[in-house]
Amino acid sequence: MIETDKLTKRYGHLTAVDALSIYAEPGQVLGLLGPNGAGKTTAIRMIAGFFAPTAGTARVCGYDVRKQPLKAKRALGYLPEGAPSYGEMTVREFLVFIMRMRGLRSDVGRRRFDEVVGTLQLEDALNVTVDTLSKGLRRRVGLAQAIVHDPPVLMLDEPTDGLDPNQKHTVRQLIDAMARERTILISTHLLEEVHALCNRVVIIAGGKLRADATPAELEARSRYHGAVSFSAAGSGLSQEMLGRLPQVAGIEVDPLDGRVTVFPKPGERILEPVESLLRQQGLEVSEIQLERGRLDEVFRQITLGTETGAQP
Ligand SMILES: Nc1ncnc2c1ncn2[C@@H]1O[C@H](COP(=O)(O)OP(=O)(O)OP(=O)(O)O)[C@@H](O)[C@H]1O
Repeated sequence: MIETDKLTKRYGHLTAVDALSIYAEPGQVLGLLGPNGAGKTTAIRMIAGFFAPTAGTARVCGYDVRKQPLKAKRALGYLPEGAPSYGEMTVREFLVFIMRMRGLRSDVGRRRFDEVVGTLQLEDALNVTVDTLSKGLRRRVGLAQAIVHDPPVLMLDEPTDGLDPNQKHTVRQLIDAMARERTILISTHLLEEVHALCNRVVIIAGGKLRADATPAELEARSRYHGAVSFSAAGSGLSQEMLGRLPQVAGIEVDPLDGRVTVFPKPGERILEPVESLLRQQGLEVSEIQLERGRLDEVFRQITLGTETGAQP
């Protein structure tokens, strides 16, 4: 598991991470979200033991990362932002070096090496120097070094950054498969990644915790939660009638594609009355959809006006 208690990092007058307390347990993929400069990387580096906190504590599998750094590091696989270091080594040399550093026995090491190289499709890159790899391959090598010792806790900073859609899919499947027995924290800008991977989300902004919830709970905060949207040619008259339904709070029409969104009053369910009115009107409706809510809108609500140092 990962646990932080009032974790804080100050740079002079700037509080980059401000009394952050988060918790993630095995089976969880916790998404760490926040706008640029929110403090995500600083928080992750403190949990990984790379930076000393100004105050507060971080634990990995119960080990305090300052007091028991070796035990904490052994339990952790960490994919930092950007490219792996030791860029002058070949991929093979780099992975063997990492396995030795982490104290893997040679028989276990050989098996893990083959597994990880196969899973991340690195066979053709083994004799290539890390610095000369494409961005996507470098990211996969970074992931390989994070998982090669089969750690119970993984922290991945922007894991699919720089990958093409096929590679993104492969890496997400890999994370999903690893998640069952492990604790995984991923930092991401991509809200689609939250849907694809995370069962819990922490949003930070200005260094502070702003939300800690499941994706569905966050979606329920969106004004689109429970709205019904549809496309239909010549729906002008029906829109007026929909607006008069007692459960309906308002209607919006997308100026670009003409898609109509009908918003419910608080606590009302409107799919059935909207569908039945449209049926009565005999409209050819395509793609009628009950909206779960939009994470991008909730993310904006939560984070706007919360630049570093600002008060909530
Ligand atoms: N070494 C440093 N010295 C001074 N300020 C720093 C240092 N490192 C980070 N900061 C500041 O701390 C704040 C948090 O930065 P951090 O990189 O943790 O944010 P982030 O959420 O990871 O951003 P991004 O999404 O852009 O990577 C920012 O205002 C940043 O400028």
